[in-house]
Amino acid sequence: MTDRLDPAVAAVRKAVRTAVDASVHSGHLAVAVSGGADSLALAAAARFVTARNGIRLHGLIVDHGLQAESLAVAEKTAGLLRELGLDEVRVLRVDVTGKGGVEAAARRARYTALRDALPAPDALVLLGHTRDDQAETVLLGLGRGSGPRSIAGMRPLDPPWLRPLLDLPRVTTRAACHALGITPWEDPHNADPAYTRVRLRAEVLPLLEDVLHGGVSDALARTAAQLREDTDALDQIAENLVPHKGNTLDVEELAAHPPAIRRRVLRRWLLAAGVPELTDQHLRSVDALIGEWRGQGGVWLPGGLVAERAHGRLSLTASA
Ligand SMILES: Nc1ncnc2c1ncn2[C@@H]1O[C@H](COP(=O)(O)OP(=O)(O)OP(=O)(O)O)[C@@H](O)[C@H]1O
Repeated sequence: MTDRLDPAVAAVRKAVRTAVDASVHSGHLAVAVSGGADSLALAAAARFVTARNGIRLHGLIVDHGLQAESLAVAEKTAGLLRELGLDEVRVLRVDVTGKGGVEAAARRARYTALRDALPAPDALVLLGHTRDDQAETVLLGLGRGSGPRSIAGMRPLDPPWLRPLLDLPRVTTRAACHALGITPWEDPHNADPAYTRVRLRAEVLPLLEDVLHGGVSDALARTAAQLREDTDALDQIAENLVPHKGNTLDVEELAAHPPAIRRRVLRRWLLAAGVPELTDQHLRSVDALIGEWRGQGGVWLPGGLVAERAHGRLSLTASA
């Protein structure tokens, strides 16, 4: 493997080194590897960086068991990681069950398995999301009318997750693998037009690039970063207004804030009280107790709680 002068390898290493230097304070680091180009380039760069500062690098591969060849892909990927010299490599077998589509269930199972496999309580897990993934997430969110939380995209650091490649395009990880002599696995899903994301990638983004004369992924990633700054600021303001757990809310005080703040306060208040799976509809109904008050009754919430307004205060009680 001759990689010293390759610019793609250098770019991936630089991104990983910057992220590791800024955020890794543990002697252990994990890297989640699907076998695709992004996470293999990430793992190779992480090995290079951690070898220099004595951090133990753990490779984690999730086998969702959804395709006949999934175990073989996982074992082959494990072999590649061992060749790269990772300190420990584990294949995590998960059962994909539960609500929603298979994709969503697989994602839930994957993140749970990765969290459970953390090599130390303060260890982080590197993920190989690139700038293109970020751009696709933002564009999908815009097209679906999602809220700012979705359009703000993925965070570079969201413990235990660390995403060093969010500023790099996918072509760089492919080029890095090529330069290192690593053959990535091509997920057949990535070519299946039945998936919205695949069509967005293959049809929509190239057209947008053409119409806008390039730079679209970079621009969408910038939009996400700006929105993150704004939403973080609003979140911080709301955070300071949330009463301690179990306390009621003063309606007049809340009504003085714009909806963007008010709903954030309500969301935090309800989540802290243990309301599971809070939907936007629930939040709007509780908010209506403030903004559209006409003496309506309580709002029934998941988890057996009811939000009620009485004597100028909002309270939560267990439903009978
Ligand atoms: N089977 C897997 N085993 C281990 N890590 C994985 C696996 N699949 C994905 N990952 C990690 O997640 C990163 C993103 O992968 P991918 O883009 O396929 O995820 P996704 O399906 O878009 O879901 P999400 O964006 O929510 O992670 C990969 O670069 C890799 O780090």
